Amino acid sequence: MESDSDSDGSHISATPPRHTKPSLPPQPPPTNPKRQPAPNRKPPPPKPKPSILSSRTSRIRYRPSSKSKPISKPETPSSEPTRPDPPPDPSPLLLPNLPYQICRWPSDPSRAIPTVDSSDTLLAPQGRHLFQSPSFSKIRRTSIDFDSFQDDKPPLSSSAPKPDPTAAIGGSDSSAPNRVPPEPKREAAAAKSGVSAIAVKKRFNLIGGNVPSAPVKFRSSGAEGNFVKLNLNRGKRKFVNRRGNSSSSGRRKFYRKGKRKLKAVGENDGETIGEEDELVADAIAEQQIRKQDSKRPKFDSESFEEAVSMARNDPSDENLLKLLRLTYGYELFRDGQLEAIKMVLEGKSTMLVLPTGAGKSLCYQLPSLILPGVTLVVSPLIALMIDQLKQLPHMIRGGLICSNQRPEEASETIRLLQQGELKVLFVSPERFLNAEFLSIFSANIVVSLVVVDEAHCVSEWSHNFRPSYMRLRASFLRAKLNVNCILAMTATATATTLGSVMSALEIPPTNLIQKAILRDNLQLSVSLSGNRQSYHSGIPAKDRSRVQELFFTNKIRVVVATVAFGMGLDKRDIGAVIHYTLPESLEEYVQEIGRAGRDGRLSHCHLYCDDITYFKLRSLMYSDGVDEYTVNKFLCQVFTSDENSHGKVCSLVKETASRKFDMKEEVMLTLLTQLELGEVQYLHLLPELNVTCTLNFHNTSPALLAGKDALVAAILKKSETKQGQYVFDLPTVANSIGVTATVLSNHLQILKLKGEVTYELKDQAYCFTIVEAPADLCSLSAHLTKWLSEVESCKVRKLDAMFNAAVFAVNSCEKTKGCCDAQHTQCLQKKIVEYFDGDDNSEVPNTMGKSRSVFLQSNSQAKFTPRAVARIMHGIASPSYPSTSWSKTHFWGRYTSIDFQVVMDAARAELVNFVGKNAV
Ligand SMILES: Nc1ncnc2c1ncn2[C@@H]1O[C@H](COP(=O)(O)OP(=O)(O)OP(=O)(O)O)[C@@H](O)[C@H]1O
Repeated sequence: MESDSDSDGSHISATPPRHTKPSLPPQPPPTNPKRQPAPNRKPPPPKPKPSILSSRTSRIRYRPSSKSKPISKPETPSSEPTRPDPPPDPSPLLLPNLPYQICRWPSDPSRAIPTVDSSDTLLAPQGRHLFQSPSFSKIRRTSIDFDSFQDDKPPLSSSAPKPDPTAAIGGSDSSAPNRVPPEPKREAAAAKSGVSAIAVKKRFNLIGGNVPSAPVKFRSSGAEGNFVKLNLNRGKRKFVNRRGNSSSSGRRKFYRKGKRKLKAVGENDGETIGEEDELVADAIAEQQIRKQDSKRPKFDSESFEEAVSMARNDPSDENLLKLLRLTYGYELFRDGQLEAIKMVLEGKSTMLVLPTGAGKSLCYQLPSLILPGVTLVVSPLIALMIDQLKQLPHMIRGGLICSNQRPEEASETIRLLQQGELKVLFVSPERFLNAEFLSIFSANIVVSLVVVDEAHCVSEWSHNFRPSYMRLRASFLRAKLNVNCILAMTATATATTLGSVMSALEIPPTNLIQKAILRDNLQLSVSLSGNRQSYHSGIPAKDRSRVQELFFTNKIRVVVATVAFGMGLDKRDIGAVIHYTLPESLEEYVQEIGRAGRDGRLSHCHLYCDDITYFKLRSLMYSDGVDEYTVNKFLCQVFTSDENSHGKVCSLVKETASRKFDMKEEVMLTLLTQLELGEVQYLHLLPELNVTCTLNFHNTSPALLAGKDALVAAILKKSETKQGQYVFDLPTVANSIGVTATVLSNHLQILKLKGEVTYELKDQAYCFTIVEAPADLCSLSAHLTKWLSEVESCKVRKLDAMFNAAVFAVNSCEKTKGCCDAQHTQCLQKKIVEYFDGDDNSEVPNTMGKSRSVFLQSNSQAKFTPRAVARIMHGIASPSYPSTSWSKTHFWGRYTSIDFQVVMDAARAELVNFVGKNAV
């Protein structure tokens, strides 16, 4: 049996016992009888928990610089009286100021984890941990007064914390173990099986590890829940059945057959199935497995159905609680959950702001059982969707539709949807571009609820704005899906962000449920970076899954990872998050430390902060910036294309346009989305396409085939011939004969199947039709540039606020009220609460150099704009000035500590001067 004892703790130092915060309510006895100490035996000491070291080093290359000035002297390491002596280790890697040490990876190479890729690196094996129930007593923020709520910028003020309406049913501060004890056998078996999950996200607690997991009660009788089985170690992977043992061969065969089939389809098409494709395929395979499982008796379905129907007829606290217990095995709702569920059941659009790990997902899952039709969940990442799908209790049948799916997989999901078999459907926001996808909902399918997960992405003032989320407006959702109720969920939104999200989704101020920003079991500390562990990249992607599996099954204790690893991670027993570098905003900091202590135990969150990283990050904040002149050129191309007459498809090849306008692809997409969804609808975006087609004829001669086939005739007319191949632009040909690009590519596919042609498509392009050409391109350019520059400044202010909070803790905190040494829980909590309640548009002081004595040297060889010069001086690559060539010059990154705007102004002056001299 694989167990935690497999890990060899001799190579690592022991983490001291994790102290439960004294302020927490007394912890109940352990829920798992196996873990209870025998009456006359000494209880075993608490076991260490794993940690994450979060780093941004894959995104930022450090350039050793002598210019770096320390902010202040490093703090002396704090000592914890209760810390036990670590076992002897010859080579500890010291992290100053931490109450524990992290030691080197074992010297025995057989124990070493295979190399890890640039985004996720890891160290060290792992011991066991104890499970304790979560504490969700929180650091409250004051609520927003929306009395004078305006459409785009709500005036903000603070008011007293809200009373907790769920207290009666046990929602508030539910630190008690509000769940039915898991079956000890299954739990042990789950630990044994150790199947774990995917690269990015979360809720791995359902599959493996010795952490008790969600649907406990019913899974004993045969259900597997909706979790995805991931092919982590390819053919060698164990499959876990409902008892947590390796699966019977029948099920495994079924699963593998499914995978092989999917792969074969991919290979036939000459495509390579990437990592995410496989994950989607896994999710689909799992859906098929679940379908088989659903025929077996699983649990007392009669009582369950009865509970659903009672809750449907009378959604009282009592009936909902009963349904919670039957569905999840949890004893009580957590703070905010019942309130949100009741709002949704009443059909009220709701904004739900709960801290990380507070259980937001349950607030749509439970209603989905009660509401008719389907609940549509919009999620920003495929990995998150897959994770959420697998987290669903088995009695809630879910599906997902995303771009990586094979058409037949998507068709199967749509079939289930149309037959009313799916209760929850996960989709990405990009799906809403697709008219075919939207058409599914026009007939017979009732969408009762749309859930906007990570809803802060809707707002351009958030730390994580996604242009595709802009489409998620109440008016759009109402029109396309005929849905009235929207549940928006986030853990990290400032008052300004909340205002704009609620405005876009038309959620009235009274429907805001906002409980806390932070859990109070996170102990926050900060220090200046000393000598840190080096960190190497270049680890193959295929080993990432392995790393995660080992982490989730507690075979390793520490993962050094970029933010990609931590995002949405739901491993309950993570004991520490160490920020190796500065997060880009307090929202990100809160999100990332939210991975720790999800079991309610005291957890440590340490932040290393240094000014070099700050300068580098600050420079990067300007990498999306554009000038009015460039926006104008871009708009000219969009609106003066040959195809811009009504209804014709226009395209913009991403790579070419990006280089031409020196504009990132995301920025072009943001502009196009704004042109569609801004005050005036100028265009209508279509799904992206590969637009350049290279065609070879095989059986019949081109001329002969053209005689029989009008589409071929049109292709020949619009093609260039290059070495016997016909090269044409797909939208141009489609427009010339008045068909859609999809019709044309389907036709080519048919000719291919008949053996008449083979073809290749390349050049991914944004596609759109023009709705209305702007009367005044110049003022539109000015308007869009101003908007983009405000968004950029907002991001910079967020970074400044993050840095200032850290620097305040290190330099200015008076170390009263609980702060001492590097521990700054109190002052950081205060700063965070103030920040989230504040206005994102207010000025944040910064320490950037404002010196005007920036030395610039004109170069007659290249055509520069002031922004291009400033980017080079700040070491920021752009499509036209890539780092491969420009980082070799001594200008590269030379003025990172001088404010970007100052460098840009100096560049402008110098360029004007240069042009003047040349003119003379
Ligand atoms: N009422 C409850 N009692 C006990 N556990 C719960 C309850 N509700 C949710 N949980 C558990 O809490 C964990 C976190 O839930 P979930 O992933 O929904 O959090 P979240 O709020 O979405 O967090 P994040 O914002 O970090 O993604 C899950 O493992 C879930 O099973």
